[in-house]
Amino acid sequence: MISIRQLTLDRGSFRLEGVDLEIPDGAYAVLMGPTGCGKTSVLECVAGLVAARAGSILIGGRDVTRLPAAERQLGYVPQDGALFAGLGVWENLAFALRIRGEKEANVKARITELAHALGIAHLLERGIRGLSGGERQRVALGRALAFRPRVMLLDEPLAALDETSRDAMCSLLETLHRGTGTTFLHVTHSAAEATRLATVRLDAVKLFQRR
Ligand SMILES: Nc1ncnc2c1ncn2[C@@H]1O[C@H](COP(=O)(O)OP(=O)(O)OP(=O)(O)O)[C@@H](O)[C@H]1O
Repeated sequence: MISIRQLTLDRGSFRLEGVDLEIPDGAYAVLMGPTGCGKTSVLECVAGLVAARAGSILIGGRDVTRLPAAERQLGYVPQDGALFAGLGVWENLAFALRIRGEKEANVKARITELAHALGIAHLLERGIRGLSGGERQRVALGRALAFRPRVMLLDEPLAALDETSRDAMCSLLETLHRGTGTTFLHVTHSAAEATRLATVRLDAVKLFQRR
């Protein structure tokens, strides 16, 4: 369960106040709303990249509000994927496992499994530069999934993709959600994505109403 209680945050002159929302374990929640309403800010606050001014964020009953991002144990795919351009595809996928001190044999097995599931096995020896938008998104998803987080945060994961790639990514996200029991929180402006993927629909306009 992701539980956000009376969350207040500031981004420059923009402020959200008293946001409450709950996402049950194993749900695929889609947070939808117009541009600039604060969806990314809330996601970044859950990820630990933006501080909460007030309120709390609980994940699986644990209060993570004041924890640094690295201690929250969440998979996070930012809006632009933010892959490490100086590392290859393999190293991007391995990153979260290596910093956790995972044995190389386990890293290798996990990356092989992930690359197969994500359809990127042929890209493992490539660098990041030159990957297409869809390939980047798959690698970004793999990097976030590598350590098997209980919660995945996705910021507009399909925005940069053409229609065919978007459809393929939607199918992939459905498969990953069904296969892992992970709780997803996916931010988008697209009603079509929400219709296709959401088991829980969250309307940012209602949830973030200024008081
Ligand atoms: N680092 C920042 N400094 C100042 N203002 C910011 C910062 N980050 C975000 N904002 C402002 O906060 C508001 C909410 O931005 P946010 O990115 O959370 O919205 P969003 O709903 O995710 O938008 P989009 O759908 O376009 O990504 C916007 O007015 C934005 O300009």
